[in-house]
Amino acid sequence: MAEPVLQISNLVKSFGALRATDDVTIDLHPGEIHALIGPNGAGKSTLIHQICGTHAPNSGTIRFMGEDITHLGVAARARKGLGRTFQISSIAPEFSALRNVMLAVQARQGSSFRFFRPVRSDASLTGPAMTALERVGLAGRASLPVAELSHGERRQLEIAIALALGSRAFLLDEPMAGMGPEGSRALTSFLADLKQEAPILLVEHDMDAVFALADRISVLVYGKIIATGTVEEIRRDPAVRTAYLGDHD
Ligand SMILES: Nc1ncnc2c1ncn2[C@@H]1O[C@H](COP(=O)(O)OP(=O)(O)OP(=O)(O)O)[C@@H](O)[C@H]1O
Repeated sequence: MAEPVLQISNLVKSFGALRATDDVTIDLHPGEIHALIGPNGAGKSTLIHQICGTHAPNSGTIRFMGEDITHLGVAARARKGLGRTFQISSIAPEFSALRNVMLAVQARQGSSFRFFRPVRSDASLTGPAMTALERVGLAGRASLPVAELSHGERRQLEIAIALALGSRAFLLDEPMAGMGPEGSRALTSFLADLKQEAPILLVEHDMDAVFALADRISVLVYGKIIATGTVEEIRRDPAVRTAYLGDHD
């Protein structure tokens, strides 16, 4: 099998007496969607925070594209192509969707030497930005201020920004949250396509989406991974059914 893009080994994160991440080992291979599921408070967000660099683990390692990134900051990880999407706050709401993606293209190109050029008029930015917007189905909304986009459209915009930044892996934290059935269906089909570009670690409560999309699933309970396997293996796993899935099929 190909080398994992992301390899998390024996990660531990405690908050006082609580081990929110308890010796977690999990990896992400090229071309796959690996879903991380578990009950509320299981530690999914805490794990994502450590992968993107907003929380420092107490012990364990995180390797990305073969490099130990355990002690790198958020910006350094993002520059390497490890980006958490759906941080809505990172979008500038007064700017258009297009301009937000152009800023991401500019960041990827390394902005220092073009610092004084107006972003709005630069075709080397608008072209790739429009391509990213087309890929997520937002080209028709490109000129609208982000404040006028729906919740679902903002999530599509986040993916466009991640594409424009050249992400080598996507960390998606509940992308379906707040979406209607139609939006969820559209996003499901888009993510199935997106994983070919870069693998996806997906935290998601919508089990229909998880079962439709995941190549592998890991189940987190009280900070520990209790099982990792294919959709069928996870559905059949007695420990998973007891701890979490009993009422989902
Ligand atoms: N900054 C913090 N300080 C103290 N405890 C925390 C902190 N962040 C999370 N926790 C605790 O760590 C545990 C794991 O929380 P986390 O938010 O990672 O779970 P989750 O699986 O993402 O939950 P949900 O599905 O509800 O989003 C919980 O018991 C939570 O209360």
